[in-house]
Amino acid sequence: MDRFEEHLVQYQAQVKEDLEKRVAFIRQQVDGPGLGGVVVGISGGIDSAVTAALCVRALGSERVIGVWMPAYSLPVHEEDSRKLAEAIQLQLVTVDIGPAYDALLPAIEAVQPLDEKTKGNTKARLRMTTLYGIANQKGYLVADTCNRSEIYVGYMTKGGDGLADFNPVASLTKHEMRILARELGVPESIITKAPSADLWEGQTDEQEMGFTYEDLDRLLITGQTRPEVRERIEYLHKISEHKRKLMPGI
Ligand SMILES: Nc1ncnc2c1ncn2[C@@H]1O[C@H](COP(=O)(O)OP(=O)(O)OC[C@H]2O[C@@H]([n+]3cccc(C(=O)O)c3)[C@H](O)[C@@H]2O)[C@@H](O)[C@H]1O
Ligand SMILES: Nc1ncnc2c1ncn2[C@@H]1O[C@H](COP(=O)(O)OP(=O)(O)OP(=O)(O)O)[C@@H](O)[C@H]1O
Repeated sequence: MDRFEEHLVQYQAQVKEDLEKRVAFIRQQVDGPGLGGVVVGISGGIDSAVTAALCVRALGSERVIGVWMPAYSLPVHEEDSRKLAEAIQLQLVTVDIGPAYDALLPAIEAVQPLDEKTKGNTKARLRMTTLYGIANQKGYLVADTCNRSEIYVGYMTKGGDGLADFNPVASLTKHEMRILARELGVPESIITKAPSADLWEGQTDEQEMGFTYEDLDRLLITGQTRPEVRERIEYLHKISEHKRKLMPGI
């Protein structure tokens, strides 16, 4: 067993303790004047599943709203979102952002045509607007679902899934997320499907990033990875610094 594998075995051994630490953190975040609960965008993927499951453990089903936004998503993700809701007793509501996106896109494109990535980012920012619409009105917080691996390379949409009020999974790599997901009873179909932001058809995280989550997580956990991908990972880390900081101001 190498150092990376040993680390994962160790994490597995202490996963129950880690889960309780994250539950306590969520309770602390929501323990403020005028705050009632949490809103989470549910995509059918593992990151939002783990985040929602932790929030339900911390606050109970009554105080957590999962929001499924079907526009341009695949049926498999809808099915997984429903399976998740049943497995973890999550209140799941649906908001169709399709008509809003369809109206907004031509208005923006009258100024400048958008490529597929920018269109995907625009959908992600409409999802953020939706989650804040619900949270604002109820005195709830929006939970961030970005894991440590994604945050390191800036693999999130600025002002979209990269914008929220607190993050209960920020220190977990993708590999640790899978271990915690099993502990939380997240359905296996969600844990094993290829990670994708689904910003366009056929997109997978690993194909777009140009390296695998194993390459990235090995670097984060052991400081070592395949030499041919290290440079790209560090390049993406450097150019995404602005996403991990508050905006500069004077
Ligand atoms: N140096 C700098 N200082 C300050 N701001 C800077 C900047 N460089 C760009 N910016 C700003 O940031 C913008 C670019 O950032 P952004 O809009 O995020 O766009 P960008 O980083 O180009 O794209 C987002 C990436 O995240 C991926 N993603 C999105 C959503 C979910 C997931 C997931 O798997 O969970 C992944 C997506 O596939 C794509 O690769 C620029 O338009 C500019 O406004
Ligand atoms: N169709 C959707 N409905 C609701 N929320 C969504 C939807 N798509 C994305 N989101 C929100 O944006 C976040 C990032 O999306 P993305 O699909 O990249 O990640 P994920 O599904 O959680 O995990 P993975 O990276 O493993 O696919 C999600 O965690 C979720 O909170």
